[in-house]
Amino acid sequence: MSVAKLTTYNFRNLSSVTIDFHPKLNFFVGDNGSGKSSLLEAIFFIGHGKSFRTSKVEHLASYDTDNFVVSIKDDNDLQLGLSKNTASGVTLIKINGERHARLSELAKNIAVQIVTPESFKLFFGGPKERRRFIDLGMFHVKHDFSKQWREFNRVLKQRNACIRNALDKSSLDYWTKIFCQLSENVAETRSQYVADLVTELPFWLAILLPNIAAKVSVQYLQGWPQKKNLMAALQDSHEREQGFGYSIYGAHKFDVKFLIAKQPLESQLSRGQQKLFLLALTFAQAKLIARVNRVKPILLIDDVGAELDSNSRQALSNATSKLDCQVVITAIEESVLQPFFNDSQVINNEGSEKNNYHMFHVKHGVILPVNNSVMIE
Ligand SMILES: Nc1ncnc2c1ncn2[C@@H]1O[C@H](COP(=O)(O)OP(=O)(O)OP(=O)(O)O)[C@@H](O)[C@H]1O
Repeated sequence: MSVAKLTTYNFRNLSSVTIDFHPKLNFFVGDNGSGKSSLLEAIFFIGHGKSFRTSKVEHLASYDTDNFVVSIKDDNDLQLGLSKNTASGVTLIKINGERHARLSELAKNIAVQIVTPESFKLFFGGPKERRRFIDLGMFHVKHDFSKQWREFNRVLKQRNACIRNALDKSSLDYWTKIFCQLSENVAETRSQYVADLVTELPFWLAILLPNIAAKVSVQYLQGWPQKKNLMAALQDSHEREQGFGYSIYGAHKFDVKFLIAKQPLESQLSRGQQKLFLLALTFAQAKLIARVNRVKPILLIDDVGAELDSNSRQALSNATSKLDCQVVITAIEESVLQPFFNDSQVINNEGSEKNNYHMFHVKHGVILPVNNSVMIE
């Protein structure tokens, strides 16, 4: 799918807008504080039911309002809508006008990925960001994963309650046995997914970071000592677990390490290179999602000019043209988009050049199309 129209109402500083999207490339240009990230946040919100900037959903409603709406229509006229009343806490999820109870129903129809200037956290932050990144792909690529993961988390909670409440040994043994089995299943599915990602990655690194592509390696850490059986690891750490009050090993503790010449990536690459690496990783994931999923991913890139020089932006434009998905890019300065403009000129039937993208200016929350090919209602 690709977004054909996006409508927002009372969302952050955005005036109530309906925007017509290009199926491939869309650019939003505006000054600091104009509303570019808010627009990406609205698209992200439909795909994930949450923001990429705040865990407090009430922050998304425009000041002095307590109800906001985001809806999109895709290229097949499928309508996805999400509204939130922050006063009552009620969330309404609608697909083609019909109410649904689960956000995951929306996510089955749309796969949104985002790269922001803060996405560096993936490399130098704790494992939480990397887990989130990998599990986003897992959800879309391994269709039975959500069920497996829900079941795992249910058992994890039970096991943690046994540890916390120092329940009798037989209860803990019971839950530990199921926990180990589910951990091994989840770890197996994840390791297959990470292996697929690692296979796809070199193609994008060759475009975005050709000088380091050959030096990259990726390590998947399953969530307990690599060479140990989980049951044995848990038995050996029983006292430590009692001290912490939760399961210290298991599939929820997995991590992925990115290495350059066997050293941690964050100690080897500049910030610009880290951004390119992250883009390569995101493109690889988008490719995997597009391959198995009925929905094509939508890729959001916030502040494309940050950290990237003109050669890097040219490389990014090359990579984008090879990716079969919809891309939405924001920039503070129009000039940083030049490589994309150059690469997306097409010759129409009359033999003249035409822009194969849509471009918008964002000013004080108002979004206006730049050329006449885009309509705004
Ligand atoms: N709930 C809200 N209601 C109204 N306005 C808000 C709300 N939350 C944030 N804002 C304002 O919305 C404006 C747009 O913010 P946004 O982060 O989208 O800007 P941006 O164009 O991405 O800027 P930058 O280029 O600096 O990243 C900011 O001025 C911010 O103060």
